[in-house]
Amino acid sequence: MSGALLEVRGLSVVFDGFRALDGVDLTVEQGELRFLIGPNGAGKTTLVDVITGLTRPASGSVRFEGADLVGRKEHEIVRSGVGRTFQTSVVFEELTVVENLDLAASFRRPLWSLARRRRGVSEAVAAAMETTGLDLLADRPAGVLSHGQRQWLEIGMLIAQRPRLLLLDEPVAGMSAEERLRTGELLTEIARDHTVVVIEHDMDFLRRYASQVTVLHEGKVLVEGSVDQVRADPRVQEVYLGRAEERSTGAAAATAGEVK
Ligand SMILES: Nc1ncnc2c1ncn2[C@@H]1O[C@H](COP(=O)(O)OP(=O)(O)OP(=O)(O)O)[C@@H](O)[C@H]1O
Repeated sequence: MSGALLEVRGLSVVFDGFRALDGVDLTVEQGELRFLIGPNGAGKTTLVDVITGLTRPASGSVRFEGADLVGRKEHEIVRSGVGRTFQTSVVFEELTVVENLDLAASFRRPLWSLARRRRGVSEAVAAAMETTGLDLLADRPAGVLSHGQRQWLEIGMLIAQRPRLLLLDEPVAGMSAEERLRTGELLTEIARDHTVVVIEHDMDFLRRYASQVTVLHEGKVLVEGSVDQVRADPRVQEVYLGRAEERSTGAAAATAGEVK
């Protein structure tokens, strides 16, 4: 299928007079794996917050499958097929992996069916376990999972809700090299039958797994394009290197000419 799944137009968000987003346009096509990058404070999380109904924009529209999401409640947006992860964990530590997934999947089920003890796991939960590779850990309490496994569980909990658009906020933050590799593979796999937007800072990760990248800076879209186009763009280099130079006078400046 082709066509725009998400269309953000002229989006502005103002916090106490400060413009966190300033006229952002973003189009994500059906089936895309889009990376959203930008320095700290660029407005990435704010954009996701507006799409998911957590923050009200001062102006602009967010169309998902043609319908405007602005003004809708968070749970209505989830039900309409938009799922997100947060930078902070939302798993229940005492519940097992499969129970967490089941709970996440249950939001579409009527209340009475939640009280009834069901045999086996639903198709959505089984599929989420298989995709994330968590089947072997199904009966472990979430509290004993490693950082990486916990992130995969959160992604699995999203998939179990069968969203058509997934918004992932820094999924590889704090992960080991091996966990990053596995997460990259997982995102690629998920993107085969979902539309995925990933906020990510890690350039190495982007080089490996990103195709289309949108760069935000000071609340505006600075550049959009392939990873190579974005990395080669002098405006992007300036934004990232400018920051690097502020932090370090020596080593970072020596990398001039390339976005790391
Ligand atoms: N609730 C809020 N009230 C006031 N200012 C806010 C609020 N949320 C975000 N901001 C400000 O808006 C700007 C954009 O923040 P946002 O978290 O969207 O940036 P980001 O690109 O996600 O950054 P990071 O990479 O650090 O997570 C920042 O200057 C931030 O301080």
